[in-house]
Amino acid sequence: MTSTGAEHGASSEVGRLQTVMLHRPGNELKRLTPRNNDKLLFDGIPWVARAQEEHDAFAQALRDRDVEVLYLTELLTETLESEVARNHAITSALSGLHLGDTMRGYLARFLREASPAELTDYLTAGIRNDEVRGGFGLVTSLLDPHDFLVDPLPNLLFTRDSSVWVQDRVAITSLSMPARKRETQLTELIYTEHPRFRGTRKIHGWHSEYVEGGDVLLLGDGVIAVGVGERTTPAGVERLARQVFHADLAHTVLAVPIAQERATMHLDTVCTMVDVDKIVMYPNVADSLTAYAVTLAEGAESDAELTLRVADAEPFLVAAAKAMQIDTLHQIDTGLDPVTAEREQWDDGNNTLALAPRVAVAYERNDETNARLEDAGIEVVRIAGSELGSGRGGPRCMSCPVAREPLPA
Ligand SMILES: NC(=O)NCCC[C@H](N)C(=O)O
Repeated sequence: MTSTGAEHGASSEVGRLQTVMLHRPGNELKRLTPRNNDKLLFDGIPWVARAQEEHDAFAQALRDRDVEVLYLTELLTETLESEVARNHAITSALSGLHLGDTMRGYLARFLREASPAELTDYLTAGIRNDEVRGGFGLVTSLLDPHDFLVDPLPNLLFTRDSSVWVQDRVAITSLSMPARKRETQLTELIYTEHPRFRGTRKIHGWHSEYVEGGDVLLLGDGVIAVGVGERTTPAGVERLARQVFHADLAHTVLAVPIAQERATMHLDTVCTMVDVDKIVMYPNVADSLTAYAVTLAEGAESDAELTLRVADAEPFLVAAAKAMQIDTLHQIDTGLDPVTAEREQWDDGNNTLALAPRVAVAYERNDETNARLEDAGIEVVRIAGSELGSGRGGPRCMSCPVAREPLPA
């Protein structure tokens, strides 16, 4: 089942969703405790069985709409059948650890003996000191039995952030928070070594300046908005712009400053596209959101040598409509009072996943936002998210579109 990757890709946020990559919550969530949840970027301790039920219902809602659901861990286990991929995965997982030679040597052997499925579990749920038998040395003795030797990755749930398809290429992102950095070792491995994706051309990379997928919105063919705030840096958006221009994947990148706060960690926490010319937006930022349009002034042999043109900041909706060459990008005004708006934004009311133009998945709990979306003619596919939401991410955050139908020209 080797492919060139040509059947994968996305050029908008709203073209009919054909294939999506999700991560069903697993053992990595069982690692969260009140002592580590802040560092691991969760706001609470989820009830894992219920989170799995909620996630299964989310996946089923997508399948009911003919969306092919791929699971990250299944892809990873299939990838790890290959000796090359296994060696690569083990080397990269161990390279960032400061555990000394005795423990590193022991862990290398321990991981090499694991089956592909076990290795997937170790790489995603992590390994605690008391879970390894052997390797007894100074490090084993002095670390707390419950310390992690390999950290768990509970935020794998948010597959949106660790890779983004732009046309027929996949951008391996560069995650800024220490708790998430290792995620892109796994997505890079899948897109490089899994037979389904072999041959897919890549851009960006985990070694590049910080760009997180939740900040990247494909507003329309050739127009990409990128939030710049707590996660994606100004240098990150510049690097991505250079790469998409060099590869001819876009003509305009809109750099959109957002507040550097947890509540607005990514652009998709304040706005998401629900139709070709409609965006749902957190009302408390709607009037102040701006964008700097970045275009190509002059080409060059390498992306680093391109000359970029940066326009003055304009209101986001104005800059977006200009770049998209439409009269108006309509903001769906949820019309909520600031307190209700703030509550529903926190619970990812604006973080919708479009399945097609005017059809979007949203958390059921955000009654008011969902009612306003329906008033605006959007079909809302409601899902439960009481447990899933404890990681502060909604349906868009929990999904990486791998293939969307192009929109009619
Ligand atoms: N695109 C998104 O907004 N993703 C949500 C990521 C939540 C995760 N707990 C994080 O803090 O990175």
